[in-house]
Amino acid sequence: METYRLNPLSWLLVEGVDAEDHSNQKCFVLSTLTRHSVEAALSLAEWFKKDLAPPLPSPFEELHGVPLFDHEKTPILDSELHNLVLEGCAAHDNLAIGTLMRESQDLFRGLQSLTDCCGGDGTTARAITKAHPHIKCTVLDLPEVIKTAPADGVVNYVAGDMFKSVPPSQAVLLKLVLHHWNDEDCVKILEQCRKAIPSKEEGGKVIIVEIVLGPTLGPIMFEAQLLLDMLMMVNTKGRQRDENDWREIFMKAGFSGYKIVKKVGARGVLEVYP
Ligand SMILES: C[S@+](CC[C@H](N)C(=O)[O-])C[C@H]1O[C@@H](n2cnc3c(N)ncnc32)[C@H](O)[C@@H]1O
Repeated sequence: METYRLNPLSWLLVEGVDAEDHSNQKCFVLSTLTRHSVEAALSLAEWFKKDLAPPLPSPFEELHGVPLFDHEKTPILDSELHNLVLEGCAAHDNLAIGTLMRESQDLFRGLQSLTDCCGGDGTTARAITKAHPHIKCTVLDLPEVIKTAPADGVVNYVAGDMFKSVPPSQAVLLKLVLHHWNDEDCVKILEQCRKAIPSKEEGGKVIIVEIVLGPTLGPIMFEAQLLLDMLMMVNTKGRQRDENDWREIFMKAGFSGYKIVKKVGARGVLEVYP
């Protein structure tokens, strides 16, 4: 399959990773920058000119007739693309988790339970359990994904739909999830997360790992963030967000406050409180 590569430096900066994560990044780059995505990017000018009815399809969906992450429709478009997307998602789940665990120990301290919402094959949840064995981790993902997840006896896997409910836990993790969705959907997802956690006094929180757009990290990093903004806009209905965008979504979903805990590469780690 024909693939296209971004400047590798941008990706290293975006993920803020070390050597252990490089192969995973390559895989994710391959999965998101296939011929289909590049064609969608090239069709962007036409997409802007069209008077499309809401809900607006992404340029990828408008051009190819299917969303990028669709377990039923994408294999019909191109099974090789779908397998690459699945492989890329698994690798994506691995992205920078080593760095995150090393740099953000406080994030998980004192937690009794955590749900990794859209946790795929459980790579992130297993890394958290390994570093903090007392945390009872649950992974929520779609049934098609959960049925292939490893029965490791360490992580509890739940098949479901985050728009309908999220398994209850002291904390919910949303790592690299919300950038795939528009603001309205993000509010719906966060409302379900809020229902799943206890009060702030009882340690309830949602942990979000996402880009917080802004030039403060320097021009190269900002460029890398904007590059990922383009990637999301072309491939999905999502986008990258600055702090004001995040605050607005959190408040609409009924949260009382938030804190930007850390920057990991171009990404931020946020805690959001009920
Ligand atoms: C690219 S995100 C993976 C994010 C992952 N947490 C990471 O760190 O890379 C895609 C995941 O979201 C899952 N997903 C999509 N829609 C979902 C839904 N409505 N409910 C639960 N999981 C969903 C997909 O099956 C897929 O595993």
